[in-house]
Amino acid sequence: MNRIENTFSKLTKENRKAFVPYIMAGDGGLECLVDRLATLEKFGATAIEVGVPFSDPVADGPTIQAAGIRALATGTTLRGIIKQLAKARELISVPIVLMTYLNPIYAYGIEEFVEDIKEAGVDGCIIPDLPIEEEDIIALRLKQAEVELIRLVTLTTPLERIKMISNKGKGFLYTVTVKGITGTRNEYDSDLNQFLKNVKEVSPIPVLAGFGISNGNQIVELTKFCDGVIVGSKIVDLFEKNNLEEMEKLMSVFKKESKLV
Ligand SMILES: O=P(O)(O)OC[C@@H](O)[C@@H](O)c1c[nH]c2ccccc12
Repeated sequence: MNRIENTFSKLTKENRKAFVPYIMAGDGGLECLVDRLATLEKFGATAIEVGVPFSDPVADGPTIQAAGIRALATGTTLRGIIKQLAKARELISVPIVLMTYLNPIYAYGIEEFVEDIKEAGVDGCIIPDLPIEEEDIIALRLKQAEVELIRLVTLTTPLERIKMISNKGKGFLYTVTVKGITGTRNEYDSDLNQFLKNVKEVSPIPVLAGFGISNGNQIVELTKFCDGVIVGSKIVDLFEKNNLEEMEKLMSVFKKESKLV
């Protein structure tokens, strides 16, 4: 069983929700990646999404774009990231999900990429610009390597298609909660809760909500209708400000003694 499947089946049994932080690899210099991953594990991350900086990040808002530019400016490469992840794997046990656009994988070589991330102990991969209809170019290889392809659905994906997509994988389903790009926001579509409920009904795998989530109240509200959250821009911002105290508080949202932030 893959580490992601394992982690989520345990979570479901214990009736707990997932908190998956996103981090931009190479922001602050690639040498601090291992340390930051260890911090996120210590703060209770269920799994960690590690972003690969890319020059044309079509799904990203200003915070993550800026983090990507900073990371590229320090000379971060996909090869360098994978080396650091191999080091991290010796220290941390939470699942690692690599998030990259397709282009850097192409440039690396698909076969070699899958081999190397497997070897480094990466457990899953998110490729946001890879549509299901095209996924065969990499999906089978990932499957053979037991690296889960984490697929995305959005508010505009028809339910039939969500059913089909969620039946393909064994990891979790990434449900995009906005019609737009990454970045914190204060309000959601009024039909979001119902949408999450519908997705939960058809999906055989855990349903995680991501995009625009930045505070405890939002997280408590949303997880009434799904199995957990993914928080990107807010975590990136708190690392940049080196505000680990607030990060720890935010990530304690599911602990009984937590005070919402
Ligand atoms: O930053 P936000 O709004 O909290 O959204 C999560 C997100 O950052 C992370 O999952 C992510 C970053 N870049 C992406 C591109 C596509 C899909 C997902 C992502």
